[in-house]
Amino acid sequence: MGSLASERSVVGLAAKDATGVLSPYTYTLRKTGEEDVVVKVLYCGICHTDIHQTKNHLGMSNYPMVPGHEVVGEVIEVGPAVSKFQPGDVVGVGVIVGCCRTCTPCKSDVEQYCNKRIWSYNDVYTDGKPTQGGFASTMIVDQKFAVKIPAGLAPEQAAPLLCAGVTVYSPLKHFGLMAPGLRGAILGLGGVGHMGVKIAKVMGHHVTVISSSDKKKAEAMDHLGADAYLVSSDAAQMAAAADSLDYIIDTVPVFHPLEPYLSLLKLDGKLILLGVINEPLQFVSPMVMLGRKALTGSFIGSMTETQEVLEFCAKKGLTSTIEMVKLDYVNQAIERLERNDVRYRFVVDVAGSKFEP
Ligand SMILES: NC(=O)C1=CN([C@@H]2O[C@H](COP(=O)(O)OP(=O)(O)OC[C@H]3O[C@@H](n4cnc5c(N)ncnc54)[C@H](OP(=O)(O)O)[C@@H]3O)[C@@H](O)[C@H]2O)C=CC1
Ligand SMILES: O=C/C=C/c1ccc(O)c(O)c1
Ligand SMILES: [Zn+2]
Ligand SMILES: [Zn+2]
Repeated sequence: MGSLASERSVVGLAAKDATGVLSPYTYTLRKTGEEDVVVKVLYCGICHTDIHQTKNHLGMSNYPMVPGHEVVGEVIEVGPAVSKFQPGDVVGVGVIVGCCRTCTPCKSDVEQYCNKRIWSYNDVYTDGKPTQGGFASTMIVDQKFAVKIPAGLAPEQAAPLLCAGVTVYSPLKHFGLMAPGLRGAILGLGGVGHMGVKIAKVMGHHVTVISSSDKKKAEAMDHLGADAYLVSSDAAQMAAAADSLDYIIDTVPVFHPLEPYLSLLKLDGKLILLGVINEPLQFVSPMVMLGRKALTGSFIGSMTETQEVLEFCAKKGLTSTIEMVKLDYVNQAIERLERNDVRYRFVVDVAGSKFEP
């Protein structure tokens, strides 16, 4: 049962300006509503989107901002109308925490595409309070936007599945790209990309990693099980792979030319953009016409797909590859992520850390 008594004071790590440096910040959470679960944060992954948001890459950031949207925690209290969870459950919270529930995307179980979606941070909740994310002791979330972490998954391993994992799973499912034998590529071997390799391999695909350097080659092939590796600047390697792929999942977070990648697609191949890029991208139209190629994008996944990818990974014995750090390392971790120096996702041990500068 929920105590409807008072707002809770919590401490988190917030960016105070576009330097993106995180420092302690105390704020209040709303009272536990009828359908709310109160979550003690255990672990939170660091996604490149956290950098885009804290450093105001999209020009829409509000401060103070507590980032973090790959949140695994323990339910410590539930509102009176909560049916999905009880105290003690281990749950996950991702990128969105609200939607209108009446529009076509909401009614079609793809609420991530609701134009009234509420982001888990850098947004305003229905009560008028700013939303704040998972680099904090506690979050309060409507039960619709929490998922159960299956018993077979370690909670810290599950954190990256809540954004990175579902972000690759959703387009593979939606675009009919789950059949064994497909030939796919993952462009950009970071947090999202490494989950792409793992999930596509488990689906039985022939997986090529396309990377900006050869530094990750041995690991991609040996640890992640990729079948091939291309360095994007190697014109001979790229030419040899022309017309060979059913899809490319593009996770690069900065401007890059698209034509070299469109050339790699077969007839009806798909280039699926996942990276958040704040500059226009370009290609000439024959690059897609001659081969009926599709250029599309995809945004996280629905709550149903989020639960599904967790169960899929638990069933297949698939985990993320993480570097676990304490909260006092979070600013260094963010710097390293920005420098492309992480194998492959930082996960912060929030409950095992102190909120000190
Ligand atoms: N569409 C969606 O719903 C979602 C989108 N995103 C977005 O996807 C993108 C990737 O996120 P994430 O995987 O967390 O990011 P990472 O930083 O972990 O990975 C990005 C990878 O892109 C490659 N890369 C190429 N150029 C650069 C560059 N200049 N700086 C950094 N990386 C570069 C690197 O791979 P390599 O070394 O192999 O070249 C790097 O590992 C981000 O823009 C993020 O906001 C994230 C989650 C959900
Ligand atoms: O990491 C998850 C969020 C991805 C995202 C995609 C698109 C966009 O405009 C964002 O601000 C975030
Ligand atoms: Zn993310
Ligand atoms: Zn809606």
